[in-house]
Amino acid sequence: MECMNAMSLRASSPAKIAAQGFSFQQSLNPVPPKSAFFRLMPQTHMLIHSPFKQLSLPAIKSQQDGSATVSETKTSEGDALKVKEWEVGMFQDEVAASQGIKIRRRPPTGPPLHYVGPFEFRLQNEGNTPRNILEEIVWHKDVEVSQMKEKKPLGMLKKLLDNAPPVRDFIGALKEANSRTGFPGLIAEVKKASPSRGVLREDFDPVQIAKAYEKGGAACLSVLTDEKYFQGGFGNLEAIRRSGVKCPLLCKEFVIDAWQIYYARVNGADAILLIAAVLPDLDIKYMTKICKLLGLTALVEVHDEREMDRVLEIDGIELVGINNRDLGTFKVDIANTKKLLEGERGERIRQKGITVVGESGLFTPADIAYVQEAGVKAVLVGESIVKQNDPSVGIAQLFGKDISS
Ligand SMILES: O=C(O)c1ccccc1NCC(=O)[C@H](O)[C@H](O)COP(=O)(O)O
Repeated sequence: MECMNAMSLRASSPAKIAAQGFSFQQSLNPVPPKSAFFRLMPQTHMLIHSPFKQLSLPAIKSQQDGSATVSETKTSEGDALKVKEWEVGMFQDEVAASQGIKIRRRPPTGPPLHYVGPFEFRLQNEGNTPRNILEEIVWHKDVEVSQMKEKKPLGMLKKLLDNAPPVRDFIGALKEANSRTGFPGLIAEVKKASPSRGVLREDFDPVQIAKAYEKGGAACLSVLTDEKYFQGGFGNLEAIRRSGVKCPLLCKEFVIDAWQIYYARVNGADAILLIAAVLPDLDIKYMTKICKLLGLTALVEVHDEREMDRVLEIDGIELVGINNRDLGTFKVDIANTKKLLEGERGERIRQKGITVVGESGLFTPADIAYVQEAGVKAVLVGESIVKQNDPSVGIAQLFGKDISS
């Protein structure tokens, strides 16, 4: 059964984007131009005026007799800019922390030096040690994306947009499947491995798995593109897209920079994941706008009430994923979906017309029925079907019946 309705194309042509009230040129340049004195901090999207000015930094010198003296020294302009960037980095972390985001976007500037008389020591487990896997992934992503941007600057990606395949309607495919089968639309995940479960499938052919998912009735696919922690890759996304699979594709990536959205689009994605545990509100707002301009669907993922409440305050969000897996501790509890859809919160979600996806830890028809009863219209499933010899059979087992027709 082909993924139906995926062929209703979303705006990706200039004319259609113009109809949404944006100029196509604007869509390619949603960010202010960079200049020597301005830095656009991708994470905060605030223009940081970094005037070059002399900054005096205290220098601590330990003396022979063990005492320490502080002397004022003049710093170079470069150092002044580094200090300013460091301060901005602090600002980013403060903004994130004020929104309940626990992870830090990049390692602090090294473990603090501690002077005690003539001795100097570094506190263990401070500074540059990630506190959980999500923080480790994001720190790694920060370096990885910087290197990728060097190789393929944004200007180059924008030129490639014209040759990108047309975008397909991700939410439309989920809704069509839901009304056709009476079950939540399935986002089937092409995932070889994960930090919590290790290697899930040794004989991993992403195109074969994608085709089996489509045959089994998946409405959309989620394709892991992170290499280091999930053994995925953008080559998988591109190969699945080129293989003729019709299901709309979610680029399952840890997005920390708007550049990644363009890169996902150029590689054939129809949707992109934005994680509230990683991105402050302003980032989510800005990146959701970029998705709209590129015709992509943004799947905004939450794990707890605070993240859900933050996302409900952001206009323009149409698709929210509730992850039953705590990405910090790996604990999985499908009751999390029910908890976040109850009471006023659930009512508000319905009033806003948001489509909800239940994610992680779904293995049986009872699990599907449970989250469906809680109010989801779609589910995102990886482990329980990717491990099956024939993933299309795995889908029928998961739903308790053949959902492919
Ligand atoms: O799965 C992990 O170990 C993991 C660790 C850190 C960040 C994300 C992680 N998983 C991504 C997902 O949320 C799952 O791949 C997806 O929801 C499917 O879950 P499942 O059906 O339980 O494989």
